[in-house]
Amino acid sequence: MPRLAISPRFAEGFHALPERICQEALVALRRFLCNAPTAPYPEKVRGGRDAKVATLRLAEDHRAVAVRQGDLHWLVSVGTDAEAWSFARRHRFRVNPAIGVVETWDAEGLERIEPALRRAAEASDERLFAGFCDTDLLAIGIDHRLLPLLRLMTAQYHLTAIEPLLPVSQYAPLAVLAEGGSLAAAWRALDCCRTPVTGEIDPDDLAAALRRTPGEAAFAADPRDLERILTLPLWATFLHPQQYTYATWPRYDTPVLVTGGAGSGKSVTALHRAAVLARAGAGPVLLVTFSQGLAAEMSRRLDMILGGDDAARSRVEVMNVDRLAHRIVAEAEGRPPKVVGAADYAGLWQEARAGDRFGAAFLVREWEQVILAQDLRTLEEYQAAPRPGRSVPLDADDRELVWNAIQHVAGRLRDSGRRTLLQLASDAANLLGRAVGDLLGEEQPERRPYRHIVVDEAQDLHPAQWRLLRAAVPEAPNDLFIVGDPHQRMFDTRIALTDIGIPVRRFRLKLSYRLSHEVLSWSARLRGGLADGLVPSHADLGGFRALRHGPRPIVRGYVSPEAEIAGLVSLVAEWIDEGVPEDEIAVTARTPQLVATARSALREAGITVRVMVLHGMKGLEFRRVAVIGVADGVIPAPDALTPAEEDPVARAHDMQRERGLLYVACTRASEMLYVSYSGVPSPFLPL
Ligand SMILES: Nc1ncnc2c1ncn2[C@@H]1O[C@H](COP(=O)(O)OP(=O)(O)OP(=O)(O)O)[C@@H](O)[C@H]1O
Repeated sequence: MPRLAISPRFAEGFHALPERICQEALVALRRFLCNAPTAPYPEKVRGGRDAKVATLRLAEDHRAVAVRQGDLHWLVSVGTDAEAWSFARRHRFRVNPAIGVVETWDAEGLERIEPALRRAAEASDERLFAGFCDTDLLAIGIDHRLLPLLRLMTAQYHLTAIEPLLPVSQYAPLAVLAEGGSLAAAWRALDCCRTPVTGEIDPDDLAAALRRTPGEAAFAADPRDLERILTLPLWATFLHPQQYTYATWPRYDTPVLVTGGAGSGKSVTALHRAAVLARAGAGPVLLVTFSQGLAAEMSRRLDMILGGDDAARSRVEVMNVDRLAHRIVAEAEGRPPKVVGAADYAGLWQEARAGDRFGAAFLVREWEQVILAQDLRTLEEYQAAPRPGRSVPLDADDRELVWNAIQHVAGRLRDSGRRTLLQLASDAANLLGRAVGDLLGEEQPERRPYRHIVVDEAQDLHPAQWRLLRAAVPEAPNDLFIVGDPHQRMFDTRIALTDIGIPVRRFRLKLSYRLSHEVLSWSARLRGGLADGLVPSHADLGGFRALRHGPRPIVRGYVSPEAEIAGLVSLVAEWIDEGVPEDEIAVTARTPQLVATARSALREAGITVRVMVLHGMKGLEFRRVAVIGVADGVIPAPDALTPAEEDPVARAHDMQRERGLLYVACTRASEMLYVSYSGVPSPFLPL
């Protein structure tokens, strides 16, 4: 019986076929898989560069390109007859002898570039890879057929020019060497291309190599598998090597933190980790994300990954941490807790008095960032506690004054039977602690609500929420799998996990799958180089890169807010005329007023795209994004900034948070980013 493996390029091409052709092609593939008499048969490619390549006719004027070995057929592309024949002739396929993964080569493209490189070589004595002999290059898996071209290269841009023609497992180590890196560094670059799937490497064994390259091949054992692979979005089936490694690692002995820049596939990795743990069946899995909206989206995506495996799906709950806290408290107290509304909460702080020096904003921060963060319960504990991130020094008298003012608010809340969400998290953590007792050293996983917790968007969780998550899962292998990006922090939760008793092993995702190089490098300048949170030291964006190029972000200044809105409406209308669906376009602004103005102007023009405040953009993705009102006096929002004379450090943190908001909004755009302002541009804009 023939065996079928599907590549993501094939699946992507299949999604793009007209509906009628898709149906016909699916029937043909089913027949092929079942070896039916009317199944398509492999047709040899005349003039091709790889004898293993054949095509299969799937539908009228359409065919697949397959790489064959024995009964194994790896489908690598699909298209019209002309497209398929051209792809089949142009490419060759190989197993990398150093790391055993499959490689796709644009052999014709490389042949075409040779004369230009030869001319460059004649004009210069420099050689890009002069420092490395052939044996060195072959040892890191470089194909001997590439060596003559490499020997012609005189400058780094020659290598960059052929990047699209090379498999990443060739380009990545060569790029390191071209930048002056060592062979050891080139080997490290190869780590991004390999997975932990082991076994002896045999360059002639295509099936084993495909198993070692799960991002390039999914095996379809039967027609059901085939249909699943071809109908689901690519991320549900094909994981990139690093994602695959982190998501499927059988046993982590400590909690794990995976960081990565915007669009690096953290949520996809978290989803697959949850699925892997659920399939393993060691106990209930909780997948936590930031908001209820994101939880609903993650739940929908998990359904796709675990589709058909009802037992595994039933082991995973998806929710946000506030809902978890609410549920635990409600169950323990026998009724749903009351949460204080934002307006009432702000009113209570206005009542609180602690002399002239400490205003409402100062007191709220002191409560949330020092007292609730460390779960301080008495004045004595508060007197002795460190106050990380707080720059205004407090002596013992000040602390007593501040403590009493805060206790006034806490008392008012208690008397009215209401709590804040952070108090709820803190109470839930304490309830769980009590329920399991102080069983020091005694492991009773079954007494915790979950066996595994997977956390997405971790950068904004408060220490009280971390205590809750820690208490909800036993300290055991594979307990906490955390993904987040310190650069996308939107709230004041600047903690290092190690400091709150979650010592993590850290991994990094280094490629953005969402952003083009142009949007990524522009947005990185918005962000400033550094961010803190989750990890103790600063995490920079260095080494984080995009895989593809796209249009540069458009930044447009207008003379008035009215002109800016008119500009927005005509731009979005143009996008729609170009065929971009409305639900793949988002418009966003810092203030609710601007959002309302933009929404009604767009509605008047008959346009119903998503319009939301910057905060709402977290975790989402759109093809095209318009960020409006990026003007001085709007972003950073003046009323979100602590006055410098009151607390300069708090002000610097506020500024960083506002930058983070803009950065998050701009990095939602997978295809095109538009940024506008009227009057003076925001100081954050890299103009
Ligand atoms: N293995 C994959 N195959 C195909 N597409 C992928 C893969 N992994 C991620 N993507 C796509 O890349 C984009 C970003 O993925 P994801 O949302 O997981 O990134 P993220 O790091 O969580 O982003 P952010 O932190 O900016 O919200 C999405 O469009 C996702 O579908």
